[in-house]
Amino acid sequence: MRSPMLGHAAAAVMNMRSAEETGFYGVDRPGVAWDWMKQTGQAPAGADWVRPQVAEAWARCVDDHALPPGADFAPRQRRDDRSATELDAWRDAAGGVAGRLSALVYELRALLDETNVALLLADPAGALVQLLDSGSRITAGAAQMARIGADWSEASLGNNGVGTASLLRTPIAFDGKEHFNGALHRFATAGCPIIAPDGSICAILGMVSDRRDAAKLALGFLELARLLLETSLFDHIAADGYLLRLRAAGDAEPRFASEGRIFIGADGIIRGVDRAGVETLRSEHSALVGQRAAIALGVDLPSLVAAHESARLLPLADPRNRYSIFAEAHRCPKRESDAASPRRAPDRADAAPRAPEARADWSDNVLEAALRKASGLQERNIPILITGESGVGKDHLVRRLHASGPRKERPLVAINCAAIPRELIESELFGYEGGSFTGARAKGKAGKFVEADKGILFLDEIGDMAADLQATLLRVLDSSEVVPIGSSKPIRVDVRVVAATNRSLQEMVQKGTFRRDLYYRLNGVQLWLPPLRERPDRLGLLAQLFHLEREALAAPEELRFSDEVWRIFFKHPWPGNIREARNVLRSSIAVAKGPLIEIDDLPIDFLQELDFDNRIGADATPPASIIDETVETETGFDLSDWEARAVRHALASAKGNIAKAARSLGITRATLYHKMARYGLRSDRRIVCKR
Ligand SMILES: Nc1ncnc2c1ncn2[C@@H]1O[C@H](COP(=O)(O)OP(=O)(O)OP(=O)(O)O)[C@@H](O)[C@H]1O
Repeated sequence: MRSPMLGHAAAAVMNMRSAEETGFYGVDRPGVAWDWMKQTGQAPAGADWVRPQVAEAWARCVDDHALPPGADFAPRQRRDDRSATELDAWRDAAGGVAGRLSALVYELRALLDETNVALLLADPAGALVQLLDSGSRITAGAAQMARIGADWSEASLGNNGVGTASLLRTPIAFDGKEHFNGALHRFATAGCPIIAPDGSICAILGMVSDRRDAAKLALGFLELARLLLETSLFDHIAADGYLLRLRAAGDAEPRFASEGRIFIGADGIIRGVDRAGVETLRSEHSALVGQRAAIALGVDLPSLVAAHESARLLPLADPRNRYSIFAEAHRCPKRESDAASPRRAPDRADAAPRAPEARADWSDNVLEAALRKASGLQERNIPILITGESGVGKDHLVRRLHASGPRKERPLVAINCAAIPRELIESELFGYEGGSFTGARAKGKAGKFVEADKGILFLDEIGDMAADLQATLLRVLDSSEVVPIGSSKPIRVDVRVVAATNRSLQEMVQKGTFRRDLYYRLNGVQLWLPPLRERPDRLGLLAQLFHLEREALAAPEELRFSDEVWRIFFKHPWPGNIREARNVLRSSIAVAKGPLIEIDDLPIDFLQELDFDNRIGADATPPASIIDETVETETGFDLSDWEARAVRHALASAKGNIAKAARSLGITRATLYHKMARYGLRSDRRIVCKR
């Protein structure tokens, strides 16, 4: 039943009078306006129930984009082949910028760990090219929006930070119910166009927060991020020419974040101007970029050389004397990498989804960064918690950590908290005295803590540890003493603990299923390993893994994947991450008939998964109302968890055969049973989705 107040408020909106007139400030005004729009099919106009930008955007959604008012709807999902071509076109047009942006955004994501926001990168028209979300997984349950190639334009998804920023070419943000599309009401979205040094919009940087009132905060972050990205793009072009750093008359020092920069090539042509430069000159990119500096700014090459050599400020002037600005001139030498190849190579392997070169010297940046971060911590006995989806390499990281750390001569003892039966875990961890319980060995057994003395104890799948054991574990960690079952004598141990999980311990703490004190005890520092689909260097990593597998199988060196396969690899979401990738690569190499591996040579379950993916995402036309939950019920596709999806898919491919499914996932049967229990999956050879 509607409350009298809301009823009154709605009536007030119906009359389209302002909140000031009606005196109703306490209600959720965008919410009431949205409900009114739902009832009437019209966008509210002429009232201040929503901000003017929102009212204008809603009017565009109804009048220009013909979107259904008051509905939840999914974005247009471009067909795979089409979006692949478009994304290629964007990458090609943006050249090195695309790969560079993608890598920079990836680095920015690290600043946002544990903050429940997702970062998006879209092409200038609003098609999603990168989504970094896994730390927070806030777009879980919104798979159609999260797909690469999803159309976030206003015409497809209704007003949202990314699409509206793309349309209006300006930064903008919306809180929950300010979105026209009901499917976005649980988010705040923000977007900021990224301007290349030549003045073109090269991408839209977006943010989605699950705090629906976070629009302003998100916009603030994006503005700063944009500054960093644009500065980096500018730095990238500034080679083989002169950089002018602008100073307004009277400024002794360049102003932070607004000094203004111009880059002039060795041929005297202006190649780029940053945003602050355009503002300082009160001009436009189109009037400057591509022009001769001598004409547009009144500085020729000899004057640039002289200013650089004498370190004197150079007065700028245009023929109409509109401004009087000074500049420091700096010589920017040619880069060696540019000299080597006439067309600059992409910055990262993924600048275009084409076959990358497998190189023996390729290093996994993510792994190396995690190792660097962890090595100092080990010395100082700071506990490390490694998080990330299944198959991202948590176990691999621990082994590398051990092999390169100060305890490498001492044991690394791993225990999988999910795989050991609940009643045995205590004896496994702490050991027991001979004959202390039925089935115990007469001589007793040293527990893992004692085995790991002076070494490292790796507690894998720590999120699956039972609550009472969590308390015992905490006690041991605090006291560094274990008491074997059946004994009263504590044993002192010196172990470094590294824990790993693919569950969100933070969320579990909030729900009360994981002890807060233990979480703090284990989480001295958290290392999050990103899923493969979010890594900008994923093609390079796949090429490297291919190299490793090819060597392991002693396959011919000339073996290659076709470009088409690489394109699929680039777009595939890799729900099983590196583990899945290694399996796919290994099987493909094993069955390869000639030197070129084509799509048909890929493993059958991978192809089935692709087909499944394409069926989910291939709707080219905007569905009137596709709510993600509907998709889940109709298809059995769990949108909330990639891991659940991988498990379900493996079970389906193996027709419920546990051993086969576990083999295809590269995990033990015990772990698979555990994962099935977690996701509510049954093993009766009928794959039933949870919920
Ligand atoms: N950087 C890497 N280079 C080469 N192989 C890797 C790398 N990272 C992971 N792998 C391989 O991928 C597979 C899965 O890795 P791993 O078992 O470490 O993942 P995980 O995150 O611990 O998974 P789970 O949560 O399911 O236990 C292993 O075969 C591992 O050797």
